[in-house]
Amino acid sequence: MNGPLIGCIADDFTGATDVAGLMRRSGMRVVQCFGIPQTPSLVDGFDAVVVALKSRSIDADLACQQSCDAAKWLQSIGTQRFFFKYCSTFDSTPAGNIGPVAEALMDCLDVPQTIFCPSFPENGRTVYQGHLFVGGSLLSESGMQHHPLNPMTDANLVRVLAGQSKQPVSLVTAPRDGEVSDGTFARRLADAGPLVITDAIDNDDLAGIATTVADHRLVTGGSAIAGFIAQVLQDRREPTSVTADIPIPSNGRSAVLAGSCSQATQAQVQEFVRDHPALTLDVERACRGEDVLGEAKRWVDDQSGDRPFLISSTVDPESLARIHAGHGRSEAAAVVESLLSELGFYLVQQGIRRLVVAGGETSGAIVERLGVEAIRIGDEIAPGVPWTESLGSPPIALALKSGNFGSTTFFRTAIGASLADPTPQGE
Ligand SMILES: Nc1ncnc2c1ncn2[C@@H]1O[C@H](COP(=O)(O)OP(=O)(O)O)[C@@H](O)[C@H]1O
Ligand SMILES: O=C(O)[C@@H](O)C(=O)COP(=O)(O)O
Repeated sequence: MNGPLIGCIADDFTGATDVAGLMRRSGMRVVQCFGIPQTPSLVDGFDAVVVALKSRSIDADLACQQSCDAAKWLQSIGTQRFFFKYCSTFDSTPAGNIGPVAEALMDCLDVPQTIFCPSFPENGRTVYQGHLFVGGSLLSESGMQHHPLNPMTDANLVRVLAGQSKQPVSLVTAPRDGEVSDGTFARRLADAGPLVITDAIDNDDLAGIATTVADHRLVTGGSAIAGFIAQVLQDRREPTSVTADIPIPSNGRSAVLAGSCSQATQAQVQEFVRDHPALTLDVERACRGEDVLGEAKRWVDDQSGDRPFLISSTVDPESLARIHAGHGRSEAAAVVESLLSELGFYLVQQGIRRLVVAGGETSGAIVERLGVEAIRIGDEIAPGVPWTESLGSPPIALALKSGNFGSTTFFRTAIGASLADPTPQGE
């Protein structure tokens, strides 16, 4: 059977789009499915298949089960190489799910060893002597120590992974000059234990590691190493089998839905609303049962012409803390996800065909409400955030952005708007 060159299992939806986008850089045709697709023929003809799960913060046993089911489905379509994608900030807790899922996949794919390579230098994530840095800071001092679901209070990945795994964890430093070509790096890896954290501080390190592990049956990490593995696999193919560009339609009205409260998304919202119509959802009123959805729909109806607009629930940390104290963290999140997903559905009903979504959970809620089964991957807007298009009718262009990704002008860049486009608000 001619299966895909590589099959990925990703632990969240925007993380999946991130790895899909990085592999797409190599020229591979990449498809992303939300869970195991009901219509398997959707993935026919693609070089890389990404199964997006929402398994990052669920019970570890369930995450293992879902990941192994995805691996078995990928095997059933002829996949030989597998990649387990998790966050480049190694988002996990002592209960998992990175260690347990990796070990479950090793069991189910009969693999004795795998590497763990979260490094994503382009987005400031590097690993040195087993310690994960975000920008210039240790992971544990980067803000990630305050993450609501998986606070990362230790930057030592050997210790973090050991705390959530059954088998021993070792560290392999990045390949030095000549160590890839003369096989020394491969021998260093082979001599390491079953679970190996690999240092990588730049793309040269990642390229060397990818050359060595491209034919390993199971590799785990962030999106960057998967991108380099894809490049190794593409470089081996006949030029004619390397795919041409897959354009994502640029026509159709655009809207931005932001449900992330990350620092990056807050800055992106503030930047975009300077000269675009924008609605901030009143989450406290929505939590009290008031008809914020109906009001938002009427606001959408009032927007004129083809002008892009933004709807967000994004608030600063103080307001978020107040909402959590008053209404409960998960209860408020559920209200917001329901509001934004219903609005996403309404926007598509109203003819909007290009949606930019900020936030992993938010993207999950919207994609599920739209009933999207799979998307094909186009060019990146920013590292780790490609334009995609839903496979189904009508095709919808979707940009699903991890909360922390993208520069301040991300929304503007995504929809192709210039700074003064078209008329500053209030004029
Ligand atoms: N104003 C708000 N009050 C309470 N919860 C909110 C608010 N805005 C967003 N949320 C919730 O915060 C979570 C943000 O997570 P997510 O969408 O994954 O973003 P990120 O990628 O930044 O983690 C979602 O569950 C969302 O519903
Ligand atoms: O690897 C990464 O950093 C991202 O792909 C990712 O997984 C980010 O997570 P969310 O911001 O929670 O979507």
